[in-house]
Amino acid sequence: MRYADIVLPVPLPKLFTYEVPNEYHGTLAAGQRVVVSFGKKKLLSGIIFSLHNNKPEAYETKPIISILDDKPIVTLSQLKVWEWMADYYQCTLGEVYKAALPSGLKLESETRIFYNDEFEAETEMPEKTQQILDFLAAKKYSTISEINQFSGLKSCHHIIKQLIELDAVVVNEQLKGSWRPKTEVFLSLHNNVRNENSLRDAFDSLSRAPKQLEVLMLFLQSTGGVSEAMTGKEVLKKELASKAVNSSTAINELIKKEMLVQVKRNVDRLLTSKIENVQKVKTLSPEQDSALQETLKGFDENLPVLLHGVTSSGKTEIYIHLIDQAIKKGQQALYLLPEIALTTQITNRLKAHFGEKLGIYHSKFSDDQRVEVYNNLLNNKSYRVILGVRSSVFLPFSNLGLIIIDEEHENSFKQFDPAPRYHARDVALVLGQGFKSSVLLGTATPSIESYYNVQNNKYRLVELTTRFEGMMMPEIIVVNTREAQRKKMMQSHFSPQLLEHISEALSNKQQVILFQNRRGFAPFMECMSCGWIPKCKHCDVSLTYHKHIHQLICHYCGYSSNVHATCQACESPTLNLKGFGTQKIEEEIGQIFPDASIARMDYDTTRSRKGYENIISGFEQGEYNILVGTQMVTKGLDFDRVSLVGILNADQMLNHPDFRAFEKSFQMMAQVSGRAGRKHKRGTVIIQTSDPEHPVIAKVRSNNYAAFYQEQIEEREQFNYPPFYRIIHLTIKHKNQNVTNQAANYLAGLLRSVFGSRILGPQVPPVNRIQDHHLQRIMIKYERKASPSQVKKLIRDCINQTLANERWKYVQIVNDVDPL
Ligand SMILES: Nc1ncnc2c1ncn2[C@@H]1O[C@H](COP(=O)(O)OP(=O)(O)OP(=O)(O)O)[C@@H](O)[C@H]1O
Ligand SMILES: [Zn+2]
Repeated sequence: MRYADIVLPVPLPKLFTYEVPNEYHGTLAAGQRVVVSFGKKKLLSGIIFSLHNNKPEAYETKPIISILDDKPIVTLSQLKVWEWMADYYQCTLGEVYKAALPSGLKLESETRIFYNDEFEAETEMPEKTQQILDFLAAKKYSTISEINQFSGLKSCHHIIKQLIELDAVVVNEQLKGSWRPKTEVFLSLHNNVRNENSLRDAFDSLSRAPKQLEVLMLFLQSTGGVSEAMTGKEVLKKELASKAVNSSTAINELIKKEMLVQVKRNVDRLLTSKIENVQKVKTLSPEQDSALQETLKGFDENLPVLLHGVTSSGKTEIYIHLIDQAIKKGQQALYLLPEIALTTQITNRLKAHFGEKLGIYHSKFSDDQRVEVYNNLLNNKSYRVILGVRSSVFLPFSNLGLIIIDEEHENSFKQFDPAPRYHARDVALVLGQGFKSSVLLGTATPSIESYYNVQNNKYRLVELTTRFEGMMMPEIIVVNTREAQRKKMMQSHFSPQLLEHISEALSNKQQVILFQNRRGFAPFMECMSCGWIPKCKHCDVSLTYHKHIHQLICHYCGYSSNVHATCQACESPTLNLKGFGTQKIEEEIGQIFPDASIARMDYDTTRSRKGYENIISGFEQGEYNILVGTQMVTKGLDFDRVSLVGILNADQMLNHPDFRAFEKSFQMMAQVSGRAGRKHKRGTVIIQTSDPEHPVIAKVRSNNYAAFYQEQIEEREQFNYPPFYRIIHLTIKHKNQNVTNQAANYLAGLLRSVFGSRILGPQVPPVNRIQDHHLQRIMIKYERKASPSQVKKLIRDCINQTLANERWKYVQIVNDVDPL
């Protein structure tokens, strides 16, 4: 008997084994999708992980019900990465599978299947298929499990899969995209009439059908003439139809009479904007060129390279050269970015050089666009370079020669929720090992971890110390807000120096970026009489005031509440807004500079892909004078006319209670400063702080990364933090606070008996209740030289022992490896 271990989309620690029915012996392979029954009557689609002859001892196996693919849709190298991730990040393969594939490829029983109104069947369908389609047409959409019920089939997966391929139905969020239709119908001359005699006969036979004759003539015209038509040249059906009124019937008659044939064809909708004039890559400056050569040397030594280049030194141009070389060698390249906000500009820069070879992959694209990119790579079609955010490490590469991790220091490479809580930079390094790819990490502000790897000869360092064309780094002015406040010189949140520089920039027709790392209008409201602060009902956080909707919103769970006129505690009418967010800055700066046009870029204004594009291209084209934004405006963006950057409140970042706070603050300030004065003229940066002597600010000012690193690394060593130690967070969650606390104490006790003082906590995390669950956190800090897999196994044992306890059966324990 043959058996298959199947990855299922359920959080089970182990893979389940199923029997391979006889008829499939020898035809199955790892990576194919199958349908199996699970539990009492659930049907699931899963991925074959491996095939073997070992009958499991603990349970009776069931057979695989059906097979969805005739060839694998997940490659062996992908499965290897999945396995590594599940092990390293302590999650299940099922969780990795869920994260790795776009919905259109998963078909889970709760997956919603939508009827496609535009669908026209070309051939008759089998009865069952037609029944299901009619059912969907009537209901508009349904889930796989409902369709199973309706059809009386044990599993409808294979029919749904066919219907998806026919484009008769679409899955889930696919409807979100506005890119339909994705198939087009083409007409060509039928083989029967592809010679002069039979074509003449055809014309004769149409003498009493003038409309059809007219359409056939129009068709021949559209192909460019009879001889072109004879070669089988195609015309778009809808284009032909548009050339004469009421022509559809005539067209269909011509098809029936076997004078025309129609084919339906997928048009790759990501390619619709064809780039005709692909530009040659830019010539590198001597300094850039030597950085490129150094990089290649590092690749030759099989080491990842850390490209540490100051902002606007032209790192992106070096990446483009490397991608160009990889493509010329017939390899694929992956260009990873931490955030969608960045993809807009980089997309344009890459498209100019790589045209149709560029594929883009991120969550602001609809699911079917993602499926298209996935399939394009799987079938080794046009894409040679993929630009994407963290989930693009899951794509089915076959010949990945180059990986670029841009802004490698960025936190947003790490996924927080749900599992797998992976860091895309680290996964990319593993991916690169599998393919023996060259890996380049690029940034103006390396993470402490990566720079430490350089010091330890794990990475090779390449430096670019000057800006392109010798532009000077911006002048940094530190403004003491405490003093300005004391002298009553602050105008709301702006110091006189900042306002002066803004007004100068505006009158010079230059642009300004104002950075405030908080969205919304005001972070919270407070009663001036009793100190009461409105908080979220479900989370232990204060609500943020959003002005446009005049509502208080929880940034953790989205809960919103009306704004009350009086305090809910003491009933005094003395509720006041405290603090400030991007929305408030936008409003206030608009009042001070009424003639300036202002854009705001934060989570709230960038819900859609167009949201980003409009703001960024509007700012690029000078529609706006001032851009107010959160960390989204800090990195990677390349604008020509920004002469001034204002950091409104550096203290907020510096005072964050976290061992990485200084690192993050340095990076954020250096990055946002880097947006100033990139072309033409030296820029200015104004940092507002109540602590101008702060050592981190001093290092941002002198642009002294090395000194900053030195200080940080010593501290990390002294206090046993990464990179010297590794950290794992366990978060214990339950609706009942006592249960949470007891389980956390018990687990911490178990862990202490194994790890001793390496265990810290349990402690309530900074936000101790989220969505009605009470939280406790245990931190495990262990030496870098200890074996991570051994440590994780011991932790798992302790967790299992805790959860085995009847009282804590419903406690959730979330494992976060290398938390940020
Ligand atoms: N060799 C070159 N030829 C022409 N233009 C260049 C060249 N190198 C850089 N530039 C231009 O200089 C600007 C800054 O370069 P780029 O955006 O690549 O810098 P970067 O190092 O990636 O910056 P950041 O770290 O801020 O993202 C861009 O507009 C870029 O097109
Ligand atoms: Zn909440």
